[in-house]
Amino acid sequence: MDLVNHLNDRLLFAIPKKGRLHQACVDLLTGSDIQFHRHNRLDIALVKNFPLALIFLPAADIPTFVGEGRVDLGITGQDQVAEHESVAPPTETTGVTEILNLQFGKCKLQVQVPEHGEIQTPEQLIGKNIVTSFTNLSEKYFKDLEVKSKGEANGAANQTKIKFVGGSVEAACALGVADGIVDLVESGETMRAAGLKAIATVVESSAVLISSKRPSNPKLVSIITQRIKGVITAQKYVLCTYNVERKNLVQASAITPGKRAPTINSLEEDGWVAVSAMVERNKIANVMDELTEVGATDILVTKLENSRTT
Ligand SMILES: Nc1ncnc2c1ncn2[C@@H]1O[C@H](COP(=O)(O)OP(=O)(O)OP(=O)(O)O)[C@@H](O)[C@H]1O
Ligand SMILES: O=P(O)(O)OC[C@H]1O[C@H](OP(=O)(O)OP(=O)(O)O)[C@H](O)[C@@H]1O
Repeated sequence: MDLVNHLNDRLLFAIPKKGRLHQACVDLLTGSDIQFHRHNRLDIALVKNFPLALIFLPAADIPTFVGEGRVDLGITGQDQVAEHESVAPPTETTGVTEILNLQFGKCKLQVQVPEHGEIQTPEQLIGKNIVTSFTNLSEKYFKDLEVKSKGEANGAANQTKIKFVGGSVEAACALGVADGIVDLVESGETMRAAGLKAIATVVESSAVLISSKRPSNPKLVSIITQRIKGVITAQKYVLCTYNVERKNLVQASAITPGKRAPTINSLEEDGWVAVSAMVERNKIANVMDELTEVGATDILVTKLENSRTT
């Protein structure tokens, strides 16, 4: 099938084709019931149940395609958006709008140097060699540092040299190509394994849903956004239900205030109520401990499959 000729009248949605964000994006689409079949090695997939086509692109290129309005929606990292915007500042009609923080792909773009070397501060890297995949953000970061430390670091000789490499940035110091690097850090494992330490943060990042300034079908953008938001919320929260004596309800409700308010039902047993409330998944263990302390019993936690909340 000639897929390209099937793209007219479809909203185009860019998804990272590989790397750290790819699988999480595919899971998000599946959870949102956006049905597609990607043929082997094809970078375009038509969506069966919406006038939508998925375009699989490198995460780094997505802000360019969406920013120029060629593609309507995209998922990429805030780091990639910032890298793009530092050479192509948004205008009224170009650039991207961040619609939703997707709460995955969290990492920091950090300045790193050899752990046991002489360099302890980013200022000491002024005039030296930096290797990175984020050349625009790094240029800007070191230009700002150069301006701030003008007194000590003056003139072209002291201009920091920024070199691009596409991957395995962490090897650059050991190979003698760089005095420092600017690279992403999540757990810090890659950095530590390469004998490096972080001395400054350039930007913090998370995966985001972005749109062009004038998407071709704003109504569909809104539907897709709501669906994705439902999945993200369902992943962030669990449903906690428990029984508690009415006299302890005020304390228990303060522990589980819910998103709007907890739901409270009377029990057949006099003086007791059943409570259900959404609780942030990463807080649930503490919440259960606290509920037990105020006398709650039969505490059950249920995973949410999907949601529509405000
Ligand atoms: N270790 C990490 N933890 C969390 N998010 C990350 C991590 N590394 C990268 N990311 C996010 O994923 C985005 C894409 O990075 P990644 O290195 O996976 O891309 P890629 O270069 O397209 O893939 P590959 O590394 O396979 O060539 C980054 O811009 C960042 O937002
Ligand atoms: O702090 P950590 O949890 O170790 O993650 C950081 C590493 O993850 C990313 O690279 P990735 O493994 O995606 O491969 P790449 O170097 O080819 O981009 C990033 O560029 C770091 O190297």
